[in-house]
Parts: sequence; structure tokens; C-alpha cells
Amino acid sequence: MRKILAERLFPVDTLRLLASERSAGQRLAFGGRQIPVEVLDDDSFEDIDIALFSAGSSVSARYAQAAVDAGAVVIDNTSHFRMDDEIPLVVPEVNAYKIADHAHRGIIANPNCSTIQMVVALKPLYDAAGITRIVVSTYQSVSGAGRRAMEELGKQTAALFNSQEVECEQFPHQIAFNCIPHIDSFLPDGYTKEEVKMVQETRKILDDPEIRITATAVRVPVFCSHSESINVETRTKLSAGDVRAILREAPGVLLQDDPQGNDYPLATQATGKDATYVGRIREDDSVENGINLWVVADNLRKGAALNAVQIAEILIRDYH
Ligand SMILES: O=C(O)CCCc1cccc(C(=O)O)c1C(=O)O
Repeated sequence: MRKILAERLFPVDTLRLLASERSAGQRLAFGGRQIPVEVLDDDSFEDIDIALFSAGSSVSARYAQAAVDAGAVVIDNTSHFRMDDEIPLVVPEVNAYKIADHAHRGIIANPNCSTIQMVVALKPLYDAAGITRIVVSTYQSVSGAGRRAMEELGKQTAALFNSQEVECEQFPHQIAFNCIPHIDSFLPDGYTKEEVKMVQETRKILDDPEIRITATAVRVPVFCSHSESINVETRTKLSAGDVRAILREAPGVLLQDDPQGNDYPLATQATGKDATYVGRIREDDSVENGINLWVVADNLRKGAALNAVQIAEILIRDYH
């Protein structure tokens, strides 16, 4: 968040860093200063205009209203408010008009990282030809599970190269040189919460409860950036050429689709960048009007902090 605010020269007058007792007292750099981390409490939001929440659903559930009551607009990066009918779920390139609805409750929800990159890529196709069905498989980096998960991938990799025991704390199984089809918790129907988030959030963001969607979310031994294989069925026929032409002009999208030149989106290239990269575009003739896409984005930037700051930029531009 701090890095994105600084990079984009967001007009911060005062930055207040709030966290638990465990983190209080630390100093973090911003704007050429070392900002102290303060303990979050109900009085933390006096004179705050915008409160960016990214401390877990329970913290948002407990403190978002206190921020709103103090006069702030909350942009919440957790899942707590996403499916609340009274709260807009926003990806600026897709449904920025929904930001106007924040006035009702004073809270705007940031979608799940895997949902964000998918709707950035699919919204232009939805507008051009309609979408009836989406089948998505994700290849999610360990950074989505936090710093300790990234450290675990590194430690396991080193251990394996040194014929040492592998320790599994952040994931149920070894993640190094492995794929784990388990992100967030399992539900009784066998889906994970991550997969259900992608289905429900996509329908809300595209404002279309009829789209048939199914997802399989997989953790892969990649440090940063999420990759997605997306099969989409459009209402009217789009050729692969049509899709390329549409996406070439799409906001937030960078087309990277030259397979003969070995050029297609890669997690290692997307990391640190703002764009949602789309490639491997091809027609799927196993169904009527089918298209396959490969979509990659930095899950910590567009998947989280960048999307939240873009919402804040619209707030101060259009709703100050
Ligand atoms: O693991 C990943 O690659 C993405 C998971 C992101 C995430 C992690 C813990 C809690 C929540 C949550 O807010 O429920 C979320 C979320 O949906 O944003």
C-alpha cells in the first residue's frame, strides 16, 4: 500500500499506520519520514478521510464502522463486506460507476486478487459479445498466503537441495516442486472458499447473476503473481482475432500473445507491474463460441494494493 501510494504520488497529507499491539512501535518509511505504527482502536480515525483496511476480515468487521462514524470512507481489502448488497465491490476498469454507491454505507470493498485479474480480462469481452459461462483454473503464488508462506517456499527448496527434512507450516503439504489444490478452507460441497469467492464476486462485479462459473484454485511454487487459465463461452461468436483486437484496447490489459515468438504472460515478468497480462488466446471449438485465455497479474499490486489505491484516486477525483 505504502509503495503504491508513493509511486502514484497519491496526495497524502497525513499517513497514519494502524496495527495490533504486536506491531505497534515499529517505524515504517513513507514520504521521506519514518512513520510510527500505532495501536488500532475506535478513536484511531479522527480527521481521517480514507481508511485502507487490509488486516483480515475480523479487523474490518470490528473497526470499519468506527472509521465511517469518524467521517472516513473505508476501502476494505478483505472479504468481509464483499457480498453485502449495500456495499459496492469495485474494480475501477470494470465497474467504477459503483463507487458512487459508497455514500450509502461509507465502505467500498476490494475484490479477491484472483477475481480482480479475471474480470479485468473478461469485462471487455462481456461488453462486446456477452458471456454465458466461465471455467477458470488458477495457479496462485505463495505471496497470496503471506510473508511466512514465501519464506516457507524458499526454506523447503533449500532443504530439498540439501537432502534435509521439509517443514510444512503454512500449507497442508510441501509446496516446493508441488501443486496444492487447496486455497482457503474447504466447504461441505468440496469447493474451497477461494473458488466460491471467484464465482460470487464475479457475478456481483459484472452485475450478472446468470453467468455460469466454476473455479479450481491451486497453490503453485511461485513467489509472486497469479496465473489463470480461463475458458469462456460468449453469447455471440468472437474469433481469436476479435478477442485480440478488443483486449489490445482494454483498460488495464496488456496483450502478450506471440506464441511463435515464445511470448505469453509469465508470473516472473508480471511481478512488480500494474497491468493484467493476457495471452495464449485461441478459439475453443469443443463448444459453441468458446475462447481460451491465459491471464497473469501481480496479486499484491493489481490483486490488492493497486486496486485499492485506484479506488481512492477516483474517490478524491470525483467524490471529494
Ligand atoms: O491466497 C491467495 O492467493 C489469495 C487469498 C487472499 C485472502 C487471504 C486471506 C483472507 C482473505 C479474506 O479477505 O477473506 C483473502 C481475500 O479473499 O482477499
